[in-house]
Amino acid sequence: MDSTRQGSIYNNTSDLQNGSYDVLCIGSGWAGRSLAAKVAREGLTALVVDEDLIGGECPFYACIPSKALLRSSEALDAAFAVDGAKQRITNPKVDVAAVFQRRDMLVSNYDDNQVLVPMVLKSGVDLLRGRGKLAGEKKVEVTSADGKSIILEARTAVALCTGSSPKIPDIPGLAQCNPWSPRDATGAKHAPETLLILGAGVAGCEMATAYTHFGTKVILVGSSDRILPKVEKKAGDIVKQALQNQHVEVLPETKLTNVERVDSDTINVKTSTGQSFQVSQILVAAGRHANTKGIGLEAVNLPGDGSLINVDDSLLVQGVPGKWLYALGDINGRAPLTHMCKYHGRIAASAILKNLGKEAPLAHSAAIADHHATPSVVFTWPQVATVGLTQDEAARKGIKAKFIESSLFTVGSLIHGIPPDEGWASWVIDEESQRLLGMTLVGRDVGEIIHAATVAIVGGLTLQQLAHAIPSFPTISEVFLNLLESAGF
Ligand SMILES: Cc1cc2nc3c(=O)[nH]c(=O)nc-3n(C[C@H](O)[C@H](O)[C@H](O)COP(=O)(O)OP(=O)(O)OC[C@H]3O[C@@H](n4cnc5c(N)ncnc54)[C@H](O)[C@@H]3O)c2cc1C
Ligand SMILES: NC(=O)c1ccc[n+]([C@@H]2O[C@H](COP(=O)([O-])OP(=O)(O)OC[C@H]3O[C@@H](n4cnc5c(N)ncnc54)[C@H](O)[C@@H]3O)[C@@H](O)[C@H]2O)c1
Repeated sequence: MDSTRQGSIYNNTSDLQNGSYDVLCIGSGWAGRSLAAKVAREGLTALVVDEDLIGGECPFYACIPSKALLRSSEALDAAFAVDGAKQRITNPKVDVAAVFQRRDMLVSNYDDNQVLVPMVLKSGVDLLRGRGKLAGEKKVEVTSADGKSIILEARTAVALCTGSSPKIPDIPGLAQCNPWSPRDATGAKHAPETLLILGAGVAGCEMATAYTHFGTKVILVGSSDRILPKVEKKAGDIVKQALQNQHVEVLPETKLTNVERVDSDTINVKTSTGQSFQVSQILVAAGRHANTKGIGLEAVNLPGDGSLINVDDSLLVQGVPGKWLYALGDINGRAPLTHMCKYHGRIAASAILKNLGKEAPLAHSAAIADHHATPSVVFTWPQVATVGLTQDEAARKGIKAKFIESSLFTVGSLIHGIPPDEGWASWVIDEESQRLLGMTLVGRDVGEIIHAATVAIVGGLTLQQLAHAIPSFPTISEVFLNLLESAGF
């Protein structure tokens, strides 16, 4: 196959002309379609199967709409922070209807034919709409909307890329009250009067930020003693205070004990701390389980019970002989983030090509970054940008590490309109080797500068080497100098 080939889309299994491909992917999220595009570029044939919109969660239901809901208030706030711009703002509140309209535009009005399908076809990959499941070694059964099924054969590999779904905690009355999932929150047509968010992790904190700026009264309930429990404690504390300043009621160490829908706009809620609330809607953002049910895992003697699929560093499914079954993206739980799904696509493509004795574009066909260099940005106000290990994670790995902190304040941050006392930065440094192991940044727009630390960690840079990596003046990146100074350089 030549790499400029245009793919074809089949809406039903009976339209398919060829039942045999080099690589078959179940799921068209970033994991599935990046793997398929990479192998197609190297001359293999690839088919991606999806039962929902082509593109998966990120472009329609997760990253893109959630960031769209956050951006307008953030832009307004940034202008509000700078005199000269501030005086021109006649209304400090966003136009919520216009925010939803912009969201609809950014998700192509939930029509995958506008951007996603053409993008995949352009990469030389074929698409089939339908539900896929494993049907034995290198076999995938697909059932399309017309009810007809077909068994497809993979000559080389099958990739399970079916993503994840929200967990609904077992709380009396919760499931019956028809709560919002993150999809409902990112796709809403209007802002509810009161929104109780269950789960103070990434999705919960981001949606709390978005909706409080739409004028919704938000109550954020988290079971752990801190919000954003996976980031450095201080970063979570700063975001908690910021959310409270933005009128969000934050309830850590709290669980819901009873939920009861009264009518279409009223839900009564009781908490483990004895509080009662009457809210218009509940959003459940309490983590996710892997989409492993009903995808035929029994055919390869694996449980299809919602647990994560165990893979090795080349993303080969463990316990299945023959090096043909891969699992990429959220389904393996290694780093459930869009950029890491894209990375998994590149890694698995390299592993597949290497197994075929072909030259692979990547030097490594092992997802080593999953273990020590995963970046992540929480798009709250302020943002929390992280990469690598936190101090707790370093300790759990038995690494003797030193923790260095500084303020975010630089001339660049001042010019940006960030108050001098806002923001924070930290490094985790390996005491022995002096290498950078982790970085956390808290502040406006810091998501744009964390990549410098990712490069430093992947490159194995030491403090001594970082001292020669000079950030430009006057930029927020000069926070790297603050940290160097705190480290004694
Ligand atoms: C609210 C929210 C916001 C987020 N924001 C960010 C962000 O800002 N940045 C970031 O990096 N990450 C973000 N994430 C995480 C990110 O969305 C996921 O990590 C990513 O989308 C997972 O991609 P995937 O390819 O593994 O699966 P998915 O994108 O979930 O794709 C799986 C696909 O498989 C299909 N499928 C499932 N079963 C079958 C079957 N049997 N047959 C056929 N098709 C099937 C589904 O229809 C779906 O299209 C966010 C998540 C949420 C919930
Ligand atoms: N900006 C981003 O990159 C971004 C944004 C949103 C989501 N995501 C990804 O999507 C995935 C899902 O996000 P999430 O926020 O749902 O998961 P999460 O694991 O980040 O947070 C879930 C939170 O819910 C809490 N929780 C669980 N059960 C609870 C209960 N019964 N009562 C109260 N609290 C409870 C947990 O303690 C945890 O803090 C994550 O992998 C996340 O990385 C990423």
